[in-house]
Amino acid sequence: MTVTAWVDVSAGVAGDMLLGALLDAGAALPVVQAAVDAVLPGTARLSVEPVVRAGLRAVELSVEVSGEQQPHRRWRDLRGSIERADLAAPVRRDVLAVFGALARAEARVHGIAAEDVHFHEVGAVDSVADVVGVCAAVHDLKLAGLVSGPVALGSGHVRTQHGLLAVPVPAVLELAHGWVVAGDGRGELATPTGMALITTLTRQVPAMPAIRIGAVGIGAGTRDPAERANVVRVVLGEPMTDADEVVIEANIDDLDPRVWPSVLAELLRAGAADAWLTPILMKKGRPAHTLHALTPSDHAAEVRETIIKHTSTIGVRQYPVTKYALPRAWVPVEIDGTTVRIKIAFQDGVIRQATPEFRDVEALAHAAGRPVQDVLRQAVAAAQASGLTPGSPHPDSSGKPSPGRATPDSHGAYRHTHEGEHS
Ligand SMILES: O=C([S-])c1cc(C(=O)S)c[n+]([C@@H]2O[C@H](COP(=O)(O)O)[C@@H](O)[C@H]2O)c1
Ligand code: NI
Repeated sequence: MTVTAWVDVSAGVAGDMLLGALLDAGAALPVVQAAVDAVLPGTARLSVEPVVRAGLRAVELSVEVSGEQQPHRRWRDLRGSIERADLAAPVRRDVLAVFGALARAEARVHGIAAEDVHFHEVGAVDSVADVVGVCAAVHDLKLAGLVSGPVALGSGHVRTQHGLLAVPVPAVLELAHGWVVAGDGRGELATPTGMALITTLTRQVPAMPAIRIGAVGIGAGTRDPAERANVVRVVLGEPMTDADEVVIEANIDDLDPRVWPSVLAELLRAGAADAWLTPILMKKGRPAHTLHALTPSDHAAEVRETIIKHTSTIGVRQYPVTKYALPRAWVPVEIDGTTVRIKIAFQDGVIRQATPEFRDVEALAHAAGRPVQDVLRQAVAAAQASGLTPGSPHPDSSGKPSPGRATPDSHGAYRHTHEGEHS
C-alpha cells in the first residue's frame, strides 16, 4: 500500500512540531530515539505528552539534553557524525539533505562558506534530534512522499544570538526561495529547522490532495496563542487511484554498464513485475538509460529503495498505471513424465494465448540434457494435443479452470498476475 502524507503548515512549522505530529500519527518513538542516539549517543532523551493548543488536543515533543554544555558544531563536523552514524541509508540521505540546506542558507546569510557554518542555535542538540527524528519517523511510517501547502511565516521580531531579528528571520527567507508562503500571523511561526525540513522533504501543492484518509497527527508548538492553534498537522492517506500498479523510473548516465544486469535482477527480486532499460539521449546530450520498473503498488517502496541502493541515481519518479490484463490460468501437461505448465490467457470463454512456461521447459531440458528448443517444440505440441490453442474454447467454457486440469496461479486464477513474465 502506498501511503503519502499531507503536512498542514498553515499555522507555521518548527522541527519539534513536525516530529510531534509524525509521532502522533503513528511513528514509533523507540525507532526515532534509536536514530537520534546513533548521531548523538546518550545526549538527547525524547518524550511526548498530550497538550492543548487553542482548546484542541495535540502532542508536544520534548528533548531532554543530558551532559555538559553542548559544543558549537561546524557543518563539516556535524556531517562527519551523520556519515559515521548507524542510520538506515534513506534516513542518512534525508538528514544530510536537510542539514545541507540549512548550512547553505546560513552560509548565504552570514556570507561564509557552508563548510564553516557553525550550528549554534540551529545546531543545538534538540535541532539535531528534530531533524534526525523527523527523517527516521518518515522512514518508519514508510511514507512514499510528503506534500505541504503554503507555509505561514509570521511577523514581528525574535531575539537570537545575532540580537533582534525581523521575522521571517534571514535563514527562513533563504530556505523559502521558490516556495509559496503565507504572510499572516504574529510571532515567529516558521523556524529555520522547520523550514529546512519542509522544503527538503516535501513537495508543495496548492491544496490537500485526494487521499483516502488514515491516521492524523497533531504536533504542538511551544506557545499557545488564542487566535489560532499553534500546531502542525500531518494527515496520512492512500492516494486516490484505481491503479494497482505503478511505473518507477530514473534517467541514469553514470552507472558502469556492467552493473545493469544485476540491477534488473534485484528489481525483480524486490517485487517488480518487469524491469527494463531504454537507451536515451538525455540532458546535455549525454547518452544514458531510462530504467523502468513496472511494480505492483504494494511493492513500490521496496522497488524505489532498490533503485536508490543499486544505481547511482538520487531520485526516482513514479506514475500510476492501469493495467488491463486477460484472465489467465495454468494447465499442466506431461512431457516424458515431467509436468510442464501451459499458461493460457482467455477471454469470453475462448483461449487467446497458450504458452509453455519457459522456466519449466528450461528445467526439463537441463535435467534431461536436451536442447531447450527441442523441449519447447514438444511442449507446444503437447499443448495443442490437449486442445490448448488460440481460438479454442477454454478447458472450462464457463471461463474458470476445470477442476483437476487447470490450476490457479499463485495469486488465484482470476487475479491479474505477472507470474511467468520473468521467463
Ligand atoms: O543561530 C543562528 S545563526 C540563527 C540564525 C537565524 C537566522 O535566520 S540567520 C535564526 N536563528 C533563530 O534561532 C532560533 C532557533 O531556530 P531552530 O530552527 O533551531 O528552531 C529561531 O528563533 C531562529 O530564528 C538562529
Ligand atoms: Ni544565522
